[in-house]
Parts: sequence; C-alpha cells; structure tokens
Amino acid sequence: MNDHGIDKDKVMRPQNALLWQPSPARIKQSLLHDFIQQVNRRFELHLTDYAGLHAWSVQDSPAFWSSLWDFAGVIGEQGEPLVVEPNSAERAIWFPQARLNFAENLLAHGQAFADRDALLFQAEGQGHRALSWRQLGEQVAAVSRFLREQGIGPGDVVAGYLPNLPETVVAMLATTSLGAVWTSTSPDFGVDSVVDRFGQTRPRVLFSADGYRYNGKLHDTSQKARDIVAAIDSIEYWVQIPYIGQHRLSERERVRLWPELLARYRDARLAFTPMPFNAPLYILYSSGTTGQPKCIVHSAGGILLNHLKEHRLHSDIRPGDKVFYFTTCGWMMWNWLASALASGATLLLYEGSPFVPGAAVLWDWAVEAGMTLFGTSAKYLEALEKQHVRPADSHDLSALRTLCSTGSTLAPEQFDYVYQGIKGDLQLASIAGGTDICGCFVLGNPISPVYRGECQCIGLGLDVQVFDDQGSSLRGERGELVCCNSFPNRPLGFWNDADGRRYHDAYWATYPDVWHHGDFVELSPQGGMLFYGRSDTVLNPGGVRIGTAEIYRQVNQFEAILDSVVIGQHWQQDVRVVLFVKLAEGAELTPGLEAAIRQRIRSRCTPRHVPAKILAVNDVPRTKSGKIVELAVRNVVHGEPVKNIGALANPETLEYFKERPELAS
Ligand SMILES: CC(=O)CC(=O)O
Repeated sequence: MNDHGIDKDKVMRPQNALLWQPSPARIKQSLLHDFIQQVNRRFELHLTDYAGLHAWSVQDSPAFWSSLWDFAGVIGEQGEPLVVEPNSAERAIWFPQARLNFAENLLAHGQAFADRDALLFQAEGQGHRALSWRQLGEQVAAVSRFLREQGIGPGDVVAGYLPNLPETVVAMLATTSLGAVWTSTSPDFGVDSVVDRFGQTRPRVLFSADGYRYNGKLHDTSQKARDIVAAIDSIEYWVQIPYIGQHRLSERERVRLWPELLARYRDARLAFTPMPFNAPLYILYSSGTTGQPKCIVHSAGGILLNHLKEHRLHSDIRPGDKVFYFTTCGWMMWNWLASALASGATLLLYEGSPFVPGAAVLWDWAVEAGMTLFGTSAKYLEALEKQHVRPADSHDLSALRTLCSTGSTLAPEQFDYVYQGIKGDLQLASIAGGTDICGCFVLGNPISPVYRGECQCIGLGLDVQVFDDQGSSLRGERGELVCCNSFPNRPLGFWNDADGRRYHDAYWATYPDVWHHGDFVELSPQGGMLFYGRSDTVLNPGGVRIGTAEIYRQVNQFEAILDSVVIGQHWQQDVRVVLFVKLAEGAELTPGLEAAIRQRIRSRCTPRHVPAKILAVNDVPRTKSGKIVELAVRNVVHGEPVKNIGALANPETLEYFKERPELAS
C-alpha cells in the first residue's frame, strides 16, 4: 500500500479482462440453454450462443416474446395478434387480446410446493420468520377477500407505506389478484414525500406498519401514517400492520388491524380476476429530484413477461432457488424480487441496515439459507470492500450461483473485488435499467463470459443501441443508451397525463420513435456495455463529455475517501470540474492527498478529467434508494433551488455545499 491506501502491487488488469467463463456443464444446465433448444426446434433455427439468440429475438420479437410465454408456462390466454403496430417503438401494443392475472402467476407454484418456504424474512438484529407457499396463499386469499368486500376491483389503487415485510408481498398479491393497482413507498419517506406520490395516485386503501428498525434504532411511524391518511382524502380504508410493537389503535373509522383481518377471513379461497395484458398493475415513482415525482404506470402482462425473461433466461432462476435482493419497497428492485415467485423461487426479504449487527450479516444469511442469487448495489459492494470484508475467506457460498449489482455503475475494480473477495465461480451480473421500465435494458446471462467492467449483454428482445446527439448509432464510442424497438414492458404512460404529453416528452422527444433512457454508455466489442453515469450529470469542461462514474471509479480507490460527488461548475464561460470528498474517520484532505487524487485521475483518465477544485464535505447527498444526487449539489453550488428535497435520504447534507468560499475564485 502507498501512503494513500492504494495497493501499488495490485496487478493492473486490462479493462476488458476475462474474469469468468461458465463451465460447459453450467451452460448445458441453464434455462437459457433449454430455451435456445426449444426455439431451434420450433422455428428450425441453429442458434448456438447468446449473440445469435439476441439477434433473432430482435429480428422476430413477436416470436421471441410468444416463445417466452410458452417456455415460462404463463397462465392465461395469449390471443392473436401478438402485437399491433409492431414497427412503432412508441405506439406498438403487445398481446392486445391476452388475458392473465399477475398474482395467479406468482402463486402458481403454491400447490406443488405447499409446505416449502415461499418467503423468508430477516430483520436487523432479529430472528427469522418464514411463510410457506400454503400460508402465503391463505393470507393472500384473506386480504383479497377483505379488499373485495370493500369494493376494490380493477383500476382501483391500493397503496403500501411499508417496510420490506412478508405482509408487504401479501398485500401486493391480494391487490393484484383483484386486478387492482399496487403502489408502494418505504417508511423512511416523510409525510410530504408520500403525499407527493400517493396524493397524485389517490389510493382507496392504505396499508401501513407501526414503524421500522434501522441501524439499531426503532422508528415509530404511526403518527406519519396518521398524517398521510388525514392528507389524502381518497383513502377509505386503512389497514395497520403491527411490526415493531409500538402499535396504538387508531380511533378513526374504517381502520382494520392485519391480524384481525387474517382471522376474520381465514376460510377465504384464492380467486383471481383475469385482466387484459395491458391493464395497469403497478405505479412506480421517479425519484423526484428534478421536480414532482412522475407516476409511471406499468402493465400486468408486460411486467410479468419481462421479469420471467430476466429471471429465468438472464439470471437462471429456477424452482426452489433462494433469491435475495437488498431493497426496500420504494425501489423497483422490490417489484423485481417479488416476481421471482413466478419462477418458483423462495424470496429472501431483509429489513434494516445491511451492516448491523455486523458487516457479514447478509453473508451469514446467505450461508444459512443457501442463497442462490445475491442482489445488491454497487454502493454496498464498495462499502464492504472498504471495510475489508472478504466472504470468500470466511463463508461457504457453494450454493451461490449469481450476484447482481445495480443502482450505480459497478467499476472494473469492483469486479475484481467480487471475484477475489466473494466468490471466484459466479455469474456477476451488473444490471441496468430502472423505474421507467421496472426492469433492465442490460443484464447478465449464464452462458456468456464476464469481462471486467462490463455488463454482460443487452436484454433479449431489445434493440438497445448507443446514439450520438444526431441519432447515429455508435460502436466503441460513448453516447446515449437508446432502445429502437418496442417491448412489452414499455410503461403504459404516466398517471394523470391524459394526452400522454409528459410521458412522450420524458422518453420519446429526443429521437423520433426511439426510447431515450438518459444513461451515458458505450457498447463493448464483446457485445456488453460500459456505463459512465447519467447523461444529465455529464461534465462538460472545454466541451469534452465526461461521465461522473469515470471520476468516482478513481477516487473510490483511496482508503481515505469514503464517498464523493462530482459536478461541473459554470466558470468563466466554461465548466470546471469540482470534486467533493467525504473522508474516512481520522483522514484529512492534505495537499498530498489532493495531489495524489489529481495524479491518479490524470494518469488513468485524461487531464480534462482532473478536478479544478477538491473540497471536503461531511457527507454526500443520496436518494432514498442510494443514488448520488449530483443535480441537487450542482443546484446548491449555483445558488439555485433544489427541487423535491423530500426525495433525499439525507437532505441536511446539502448545507455542506452552500456558498463555499473556495468556489468563488
Ligand atoms: C435496474 C436498475 O437500473 C435499478 C436502478 O438503478 O434504479
């Protein structure tokens, strides 16, 4: 190590070094391999690898999505035609005659697996709780009957202001079993942030818990829930779930307690309302950092089919697997995780801090539960590495086949950490997409190699390309992530956007009939993708486009630095790069450390990347789902208002960036 904690002897691997190659046995056992054989038989093709399958899935996407429906055994009617206006990415309508019920498909393994675990739950510092498939079905039936008796049906919105509990999954399944629409936020959201969201979508029923536990602290949220109910007059019924034992009965009429509801309807039977493929299923919210949160509406069939694709083909999830994603129900990865039930997997739900009581808590659980897929964020992996946690040395992760990371760019050095510090024989899937599609454009797959720093592949059925500003396709150069064809999980639109203008402007206005996602990326020669940050945070010193992730990748190598945020400050008719760093305890931003940061950035990137200013801050602002908010910092630095502060997990940190004298010269 040198003075700044950088391992001088660490072997420098090339950017695209081959890090993992699935064994022939693993390829042969994969569901993706089975799917290729099925497609070859059905269409008399000779596909042998992922690239061939992907090319076919784009050329004949109706055949692809229909084959996937059959392969996954979706319960429902496909109908004909498969797609109307297939040549318009923006206007195509998938499976216009199809009917299905989302919850029915998620509960389909219940009969065969009755006494096996459907949900495993662990809360920070607490014991475990399990719900069998039979119990899950019974609880869904009871809650669904209650909702039906209150007149809830297709098109009605039901909301959860809830921790990541088994009850949250039950409430979602009960809602969707009736063809109603589910929407949720996590309980760390303040009243105003929840009202900004649910106030727009106007739920008729609210499910809330009495509180949650995080980082050793109990947070009683009963009063917040009461204020939310008082502020949103569409809420007719309020179901309270006792969780942390702070429960106080509310005096309001039309309040139900979860345990009483389960007892009262214990003899209810499961019933499912068949719905059109394009019926609304979920409303998800954009982070709201650029204005009022957008209410993005996703369809029942689109979400089901796409998640089946991402789970079975890209992540090789099969019946009996143990699938974990570290998420709250305010992030789309919760919806993604919930859908793994449709593949017969047991869901592992964790509530609380992933570092309490110790940094190995999730890995202890991985061993105990036999996790097969571990899902997390690049930020968590970075924190683990900085704490020198190496599960590879201490934990038997023989059951683990796949590790997924998302939320922000997974740097090449983090790929090294995963393979050296966690497990060598593992499909490392750096996946990217987001709330807008409640899924991914770029994923992993179990039959292709993993190259350092690259997401493995473009998702099946998706004509994802990289465009320059004029809309020309780029290879081996940086540009905008776009999708040029239609896909079934394209959102239905935004709630309360009758003429669809806001929705059109958000994704379709930059390039005609092409989805513009807002990520700054590059296609690799291997068919993978490299991510450089969000396009609206790109730094532009001297007109050169620099992705923020390029800077974070270098800065995060320093032991002395725990976190950082970089922005472009308008300066003398140009833009200068300003880097803010959060230092580790006891560390100081000495001239030596500043020089080392600059030297590393200059030698690993270009002189254009080198920050003009490096300033220390006590913390870095992030959204509630852990994303750095460069735009908010940029606004504060320029003395402009920050929109929707409620979207931030730690809004008080914005003070550290205000009127910094160092930035006046
Ligand atoms: C899949 C994702 O892209 C998740 C996210 O970063 O929000």
